[in-house]
Amino acid sequence: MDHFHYQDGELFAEEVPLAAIAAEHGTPLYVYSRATLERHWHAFDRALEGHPHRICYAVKANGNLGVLSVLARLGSGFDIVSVGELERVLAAGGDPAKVVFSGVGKREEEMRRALEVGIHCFNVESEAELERLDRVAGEIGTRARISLRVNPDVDARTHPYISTGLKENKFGISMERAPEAYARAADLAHLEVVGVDCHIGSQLTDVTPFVDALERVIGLVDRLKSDGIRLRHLDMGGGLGVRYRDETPPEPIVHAAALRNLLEDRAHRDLEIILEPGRAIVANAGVLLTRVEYLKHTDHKNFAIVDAAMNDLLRPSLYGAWQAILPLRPRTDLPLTLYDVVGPVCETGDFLGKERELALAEGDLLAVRSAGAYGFTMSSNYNARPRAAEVLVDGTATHLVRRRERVAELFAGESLPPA
Ligand SMILES: Cc1ncc(COP(=O)(O)O)c(C=O)c1O
Ligand SMILES: N[C@@H](CCCC[NH3+])C(=O)O
Repeated sequence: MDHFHYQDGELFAEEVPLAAIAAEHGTPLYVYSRATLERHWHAFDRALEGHPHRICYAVKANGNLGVLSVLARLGSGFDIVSVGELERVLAAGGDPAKVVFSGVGKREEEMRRALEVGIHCFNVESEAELERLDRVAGEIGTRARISLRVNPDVDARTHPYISTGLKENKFGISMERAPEAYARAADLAHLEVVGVDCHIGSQLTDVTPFVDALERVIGLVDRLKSDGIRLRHLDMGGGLGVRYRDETPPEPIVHAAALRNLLEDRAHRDLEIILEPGRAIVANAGVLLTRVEYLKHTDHKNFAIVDAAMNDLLRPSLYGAWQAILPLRPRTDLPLTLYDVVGPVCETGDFLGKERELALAEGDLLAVRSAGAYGFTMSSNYNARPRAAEVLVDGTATHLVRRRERVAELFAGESLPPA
């Protein structure tokens, strides 16, 4: 069941008409469905039932405290890439013992905080990071659990900006250097080697690259075992794609089955599987609501100028991403017309969708679908635009989980230089 659906000529989120939410909270506005979030999280958890596993939701996809708290209450773990994300997880009631810390550029103070709260594991991305983490852990008299992020050099066949598992990408340690890096890690007094990690890219619509990567990672696990280094977990990262338009990504159950298939022999069945899904949990659990400010007809084009822009939702501008744009109340009194749906930002690249067939009048409300992932988290204050509010729908209830930013907050930390 899709929790965003039309009923009596209106688009609903669960049991609430989206137009009512827009009327109460204004636009642009992000709206999330709790039921969808929970369904998607359970789909991953159930897909790995019977094999030791942990779902560590990737906070970067959507770090709203309301969203994180829904997942924390399900018992989710979290994949973070900064101390800011760690503080969000803690503020939302997440368990630090279920946190994994990824990212190529961890600062010392970020390591320190993560060690203090006792995170589960650092996904270390370079030899230099190993040395630094060992030193920082030593300074505070503890040991850091680590896995090495390896770069299996497989083509994820996704947008080049979000492909991470190729030799030329900045992520991870090459397969060739990994055994040596593990040997070094095992020698360092303040590190405890517990796993291996790999994340090959995002919005993957086929299981083959995951399987290719896992085969290589298992080869490494076996090699390390013969070197006397036994791993407890294998983290395959995130990356499972979603349907934005006509993609047919595998369901979590199919993705998990392909991975389990390679891990259910005697040598590997005790190896805990960690997954770090972001997009597949939140993308289709959210929409961005926007209002039509003006309709502008030129000799070449029709523009629907709306109150959301690239600063609110960057994906169309940055990746040329296509996301569905739906009217909250489809009209039959006006002809369908091809519109470029654009925002007020002063950039030609500021669009939410191009050549969309819509019947529109000024003041109409639209929903950009699949906006729950990499929507708000990639938003900015460009053009001094305050960030949108966020609402979580739960059945018939709506909760404002972040109020709209106030204009004065945009320059609150600034000061005038002396005359
Ligand atoms: C290390 C890591 N884990 C997890 C994710 C989440 O990816 P996705 O949202 O595609 O599931 C990402 C982003 O691609 C990532 O870089
Ligand atoms: N920001 C990207 C995904 C990046 C994945 C981060 N590792 C998107 O919107 O599709």
